[in-house]
Amino acid sequence: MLGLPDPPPARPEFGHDALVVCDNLVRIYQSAHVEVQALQGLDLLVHAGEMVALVGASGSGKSTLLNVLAGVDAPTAGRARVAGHDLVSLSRAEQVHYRRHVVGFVRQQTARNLVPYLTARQTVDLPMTIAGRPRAERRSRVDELLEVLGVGHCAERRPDEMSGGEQQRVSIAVALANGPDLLLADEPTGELDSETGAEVFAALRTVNAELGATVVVVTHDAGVSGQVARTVAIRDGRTSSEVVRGQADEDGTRTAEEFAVMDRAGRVQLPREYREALDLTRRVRVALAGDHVEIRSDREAGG
Ligand SMILES: Nc1ncnc2c1ncn2[C@@H]1O[C@H](COP(=O)(O)OP(=O)(O)OP(=O)(O)O)[C@@H](O)[C@H]1O
Repeated sequence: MLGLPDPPPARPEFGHDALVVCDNLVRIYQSAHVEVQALQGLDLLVHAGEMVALVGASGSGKSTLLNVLAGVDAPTAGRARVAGHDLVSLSRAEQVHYRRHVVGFVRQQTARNLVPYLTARQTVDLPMTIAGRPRAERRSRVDELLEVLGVGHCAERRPDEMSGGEQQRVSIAVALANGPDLLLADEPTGELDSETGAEVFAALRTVNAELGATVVVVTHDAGVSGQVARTVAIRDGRTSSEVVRGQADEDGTRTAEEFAVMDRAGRVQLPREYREALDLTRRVRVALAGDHVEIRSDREAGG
């Protein structure tokens, strides 16, 4: 009989050292006649300083997850924590503080990120004024952010005097104004052509690398998601797989390895092509084989 390895020592709490912890997160939308399970027990950890791209088919739950992390929507069940803030039990007052100081949010529609009659400088200044920060500090922060994002030349322009890409880069500056722990971006390049979208995505990578901002960005664009160190795929309201990329070589190529995500109950989603290749259906044989686990069809010899 095959001996089992020794059990590991007692483990610390799930995600104890992570900035973002989603643990078995559930969000059910309920209306008079229908119930939609937008998040169905989603687990996700993001560490401080990381940049993570979220990808997935339309309706897989990406925006729902971002809205929960942004503190604008509350989960139905499970645990969500960002920088020590428990998002399941935020009071009204805590919610205001959380949205003002802990997270920054960039939306797809540039018009929802900016104010039509304010210049870039005034818009980036606004969240800091509301937070009561001194004038001199605000001024140097505005200059620094617009400079890092390559839109210093837009400081005195209103949105209709900027290109779509410039507007989104100013939107990133607005979201970062109060130095949030986490920057969230929901398809920030969705309304832009691919070249301008790549520039905006590069700006997100810059704020991650140069300002140390932790970034979670939803994108449909496989080209841009391939530029980040970690891409998490969401399927049917759960994280299903992750691609982790190494540092770029001198010629710009990066190694990439794809992992299936295992939840805390040990459930793993097998890729559809594997299931189809071996005609794996409802039941499979699972065996511990030294340093790996085998999964076989239940129709093999001996079955
Ligand atoms: N307010 C709502 N009321 C009812 N159902 C909703 C609501 N918001 C989202 N849903 C449903 O929840 C599921 C997940 O939606 P969500 O917007 O999170 O997906 P998504 O992955 O962001 O999609 P897309 O890429 O199209 O933006 C979908 O089935 C959607 O129809």
